Amino acid sequence: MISVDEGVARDDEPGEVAYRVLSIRMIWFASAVIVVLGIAVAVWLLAAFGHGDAQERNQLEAVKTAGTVVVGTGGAAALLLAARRQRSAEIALKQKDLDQAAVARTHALQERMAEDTRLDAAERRLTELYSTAVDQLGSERLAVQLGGLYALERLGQSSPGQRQTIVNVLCAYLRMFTDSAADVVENPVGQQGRVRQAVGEVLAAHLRPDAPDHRFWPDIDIDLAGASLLGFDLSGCRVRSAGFGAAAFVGPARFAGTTFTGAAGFASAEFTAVADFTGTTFGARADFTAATFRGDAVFASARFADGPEFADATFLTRSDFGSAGFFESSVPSDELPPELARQLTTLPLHVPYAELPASDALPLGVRLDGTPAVWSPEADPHFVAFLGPESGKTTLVRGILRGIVERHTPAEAVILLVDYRRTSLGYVGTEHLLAYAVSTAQLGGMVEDVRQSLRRRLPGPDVTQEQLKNRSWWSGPELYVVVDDADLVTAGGIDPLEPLREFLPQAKDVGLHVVIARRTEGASGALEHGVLNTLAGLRVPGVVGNGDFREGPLLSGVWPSALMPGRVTAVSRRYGRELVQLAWPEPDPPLSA
Ligand SMILES: Nc1ncnc2c1ncn2[C@@H]1O[C@H](COP(=O)(O)OP(=O)(O)OP(=O)(O)O)[C@@H](O)[C@H]1O
Repeated sequence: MISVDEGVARDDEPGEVAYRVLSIRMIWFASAVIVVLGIAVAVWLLAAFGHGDAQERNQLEAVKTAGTVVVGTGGAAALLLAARRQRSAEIALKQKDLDQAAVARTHALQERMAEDTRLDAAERRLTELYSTAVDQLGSERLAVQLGGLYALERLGQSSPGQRQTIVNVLCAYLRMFTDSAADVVENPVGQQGRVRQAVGEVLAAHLRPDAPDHRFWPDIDIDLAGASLLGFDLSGCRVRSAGFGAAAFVGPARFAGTTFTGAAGFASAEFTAVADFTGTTFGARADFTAATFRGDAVFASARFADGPEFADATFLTRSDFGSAGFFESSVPSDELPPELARQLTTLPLHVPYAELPASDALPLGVRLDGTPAVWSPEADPHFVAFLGPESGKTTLVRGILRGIVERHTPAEAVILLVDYRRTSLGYVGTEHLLAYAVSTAQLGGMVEDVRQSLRRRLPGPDVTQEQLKNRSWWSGPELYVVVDDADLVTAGGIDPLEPLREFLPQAKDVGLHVVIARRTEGASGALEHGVLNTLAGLRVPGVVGNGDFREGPLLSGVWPSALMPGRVTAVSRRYGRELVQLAWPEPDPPLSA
């Protein structure tokens, strides 16, 4: 008999199956037993019932019936065995399936472990590369710094998931430099300047949607709040949100055609030169609150999804850049931000000198609120003007001369006019004109005479406090030394005005006023020597007009910028810095008695 009772895989012992298999010998033996048994039965039947009487026939019938029952029972037993065999086969099949599933599970587990190991290795490699690159970026050697920068760039290019982190690192690097714009200008090509520029270029290169070789990194946020950015060019880029609050843009800031899909914050940012937002798309809030534009602020064709915020922004530059076309395609002109509209339209292009209201102080022009900008020599004895070529130096000087002559008699004020180019020859036709110098040879002698006179005005040891208070230990006119085109006066390398330097700090005591007008070009160098250096140290009032921003801050931190003729940033103790349109003395007849 076959037994498959144990042919079932047990759950607690997966894979272990126990079978009892019928041997061949046993099969032959069983067959022989059956044959012998058959012959024996046949012999016995013939012997027992072979005589043919009725009783034997009945007995034979009984034996046949019994035989049939036995055979039937045997058939049933065979059927049972077949069923059991079938069951065993099915169980074996199922076991095979289970075995295969277990193998597949093991394989998948192994694959997952291999994948995890691979990912771990890749992650470790990434972290190592990243840390090394960041270390390099912080190095003191330019080559190493640049190496670190480009390693980070490569990492970002190959690992999209790291891009925002890498941009954050680059932004953080740029934010480390919060030096003043002046310092940056001072040393623009220094190591840090070069690395900063390179960082800016790498950022821009990956933010331009049309960048070749899939170099564009989409959906990037940049945070450069407070950073000093040198010649920053993000034109044509597409970024999500951008934070430039209180950033200092040294040199042109280019955002032409840039798209900000998120908020763009430029609050309190300072643009030292042109701020080019031509065609820029601001997809969300654009905040320029309290920003200072020292160069042209160009927003032509810019698109603002949300109303731009320009409250307290200062436009120290040309105001005619977009009075009509400003925001032309998105914001109708009557929806210009009020502060901007006021600044753009308030300051007239021409201010007739004659229309300025009378005042004791000398009129210079008009301020943004329409009130006159003035210089009061009584309060601030000296005045300095830096203007570009053909932008109003002589006009300003003449306005000052006119102011002196119209307010004082020759007994009260006299003028030493230094005018090497003779542009104002014959302009002061009154007795106010003490001397007119057109060359260094002349000027040297005149300054020496002036110096002698001023020496006599210095308070001696016997001057009383009362005399000091009323300045009554000498009498005579105030002396105005007015110098047009001062750059020509010092061009020979010597400063003929040098002897007056010692009197500048005590000008009120000796009645001295020095007015210097010169070109912005080379002004920062000129400020390092002579009379100009002392005047700068005294923080005298004055104006800074048109000129290259690279000159740096000239007067109380004011930079030259792209300004129209006659438009200046005026500096005074009372108003600080402000945009002023200088007066235009037209007609401008010579001053006569
Ligand atoms: N206050 C002003 N308002 C408007 N325009 C002005 C004003 N002052 C000067 N300009 C314009 O600038 C031109 C040059 O003026 P001005 O001769 O005073 O300049 P400058 O700086 O002395 O020139 P230069 O470089 O030759 O010395 C004038 O012809 C006039 O068109």
